[in-house]
Amino acid sequence: MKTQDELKKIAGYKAAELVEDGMIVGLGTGSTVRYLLDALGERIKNDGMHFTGVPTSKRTADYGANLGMQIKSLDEVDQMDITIDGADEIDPEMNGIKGGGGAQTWEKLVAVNSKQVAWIVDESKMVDQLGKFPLPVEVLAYGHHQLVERLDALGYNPVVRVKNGETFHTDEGNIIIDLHMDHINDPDALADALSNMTGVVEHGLFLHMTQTVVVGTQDGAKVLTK
Ligand SMILES: O=C(CO)[C@H](O)[C@H](O)COP(=O)(O)O
Repeated sequence: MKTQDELKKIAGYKAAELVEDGMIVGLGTGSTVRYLLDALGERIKNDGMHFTGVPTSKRTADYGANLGMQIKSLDEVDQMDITIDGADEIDPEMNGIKGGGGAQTWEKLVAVNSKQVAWIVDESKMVDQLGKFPLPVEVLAYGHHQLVERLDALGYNPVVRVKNGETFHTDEGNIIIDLHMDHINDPDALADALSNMTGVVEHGLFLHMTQTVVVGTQDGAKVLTK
């Protein structure tokens, strides 16, 4: 029986095959993406492959640069040929929740500027309905207590994210409120409602933007396409 980490590695290494020489590639964030980066680093070293990576977090930028990748920011490129990223939950429509690592705003900015989006996950992330994983909502620090109260009044069970005993801050210095909803019946309606709330910077519902999911399973990598 393979561990969850081994399944992440299977997905990350398989997805590296989607990257071709000369591409501009959006690079996601998280432990599964690290395997993708390792695989791409091996191709740079062994095959002399060359591509431009657009990272979705400072962590990914540092990790990729150490592996010899040419790194550019989103402001320095026109469009990504492909973005490959992890996810926290994916439903049968290839809609997902992201932001477990707190990088969802940069991740969404890079994804929406990509010709193609692929996600890499271990099989535990494939679900029938979104919502068991707490939905991250990135908000401005200023006035966030009021926003927590509004989200609570809507029944969304908001919890301000804490890491190592301290309030978590994103690369942009914002705060994350995780919504413990258990199930999300209408992801589109919830996405619209959250986007319309003053103080919300971005939320972790990634809808209608992904065409490929590479799943690490006990039987090897499975590539799902839309
Ligand atoms: O959205 C993310 C970071 O903001 C990650 O892609 C997501 O949390 C999955 O992470 P992991 O691959 O470590 O399970």
